[in-house]
Amino acid sequence: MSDVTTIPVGDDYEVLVGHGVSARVAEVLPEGVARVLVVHGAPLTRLAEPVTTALRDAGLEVHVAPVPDAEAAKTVEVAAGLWAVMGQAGFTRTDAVVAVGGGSVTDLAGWAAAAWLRGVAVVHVPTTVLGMVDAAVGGKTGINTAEGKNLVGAFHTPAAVLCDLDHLATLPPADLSAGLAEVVKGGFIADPRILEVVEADESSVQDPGSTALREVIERKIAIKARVVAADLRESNLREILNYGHTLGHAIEHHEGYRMRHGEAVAIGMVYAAELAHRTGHIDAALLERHRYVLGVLGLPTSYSGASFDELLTALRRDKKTRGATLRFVVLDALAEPTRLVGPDESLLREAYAALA
Ligand SMILES: NC(=O)c1ccc[n+]([C@@H]2O[C@H](COP(=O)([O-])OP(=O)(O)OC[C@H]3O[C@@H](n4cnc5c(N)ncnc54)[C@H](O)[C@@H]3O)[C@@H](O)[C@H]2O)c1
Ligand SMILES: O=C(O)C(=O)C[C@@H](O)[C@H](O)[C@H](O)COP(=O)(O)O
Ligand SMILES: [Zn+2]
Repeated sequence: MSDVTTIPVGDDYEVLVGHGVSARVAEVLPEGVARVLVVHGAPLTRLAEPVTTALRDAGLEVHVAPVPDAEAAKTVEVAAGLWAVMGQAGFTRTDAVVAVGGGSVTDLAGWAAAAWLRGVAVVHVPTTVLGMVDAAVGGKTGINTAEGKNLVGAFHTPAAVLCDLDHLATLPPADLSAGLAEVVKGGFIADPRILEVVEADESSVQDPGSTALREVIERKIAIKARVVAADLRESNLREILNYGHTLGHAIEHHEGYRMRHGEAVAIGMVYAAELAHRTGHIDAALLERHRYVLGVLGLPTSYSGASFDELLTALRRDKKTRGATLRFVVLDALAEPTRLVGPDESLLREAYAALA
């Protein structure tokens, strides 16, 4: 194994990025762990097996739990199934969970670990771009309820995150692009170099083996690491990572989670840019740059699948809402995020109409 990038998240843990890094799973577990539950997306057995083998070779007692694919994993019933396995195997506070999969799996397994005995260690082995640059880093874990996205969860910091670039070879192109939506989010809120890499060659950044993809993955992880190290519990700064998510989550909920998270966030970022433009925060060129950069990656930049009224209840359930006041992350300029607090409903409707 060569050429591994290590990105520290404060003093708490490290994110390792490189080819073959998932083989290091046993060495990044906290000392004293005896039993491990490997949670993986049901279609990802081939990626989970080497992780399981590495843990068994290190002398650990390994239990394996395949979970339903994608967003279907993020339910209380699936979490309860994991607690049943841990209970029957006698998992104690010094045992651990290892998640192998996309953001759906790391969110679920992270929450199962956060709640079991009020918190056991979790190591994330994200297998999607989105998992690597966003979901596995920063300790937000959770599941959906009938009322909305990620409404139940906990902040539970992982012991380590292993981003094995070999895993990206089998990732379907549409899932890779959906992950790039969260990468591009990093470009708009903090690091314009990410946008330049995409604009220079949008094909190369979508090639799972390219140096361009690796560069933007590492840049986005670095942003997330810096932000969550400063504000783990989202008291202020961390909200910038929610750019595009107020409308994005409402759309996902309306679509019954059949739309990819990154795709919904892409639409949500265009909406946030429309709001910012209409309130004099950003110029037309920066609004258009959103449509351009997301569009060249094959991501949606328009939406007409719901009336504004159909989305309003879900919009109000956004976690940034305070009382009856909706709050949006918007840009003042490139890489200068701010908040739009309590915008008029007429403005919200006009900006939504511009997405059609
Ligand atoms: N906790 C956080 O901070 C955070 C951040 C961003 C997103 N999320 C959450 O992450 C979830 C989305 O994650 P995602 O985009 O990774 O989607 P996902 O986990 O649903 O995976 C998408 C698809 O890719 C497949 N897949 C995964 N890895 C693969 C591989 N290497 N090869 C082949 N197929 C593979 C999966 O089986 C699935 O069908 C959402 O629930 C979102 O809310 C959480
Ligand atoms: O890490 C964060 O903070 C984020 O907001 C990152 C988002 O990309 C991610 O989708 C997160 O799960 C959304 O959190 P939520 O609190 O709005 O559910
Ligand atoms: Zn997200």
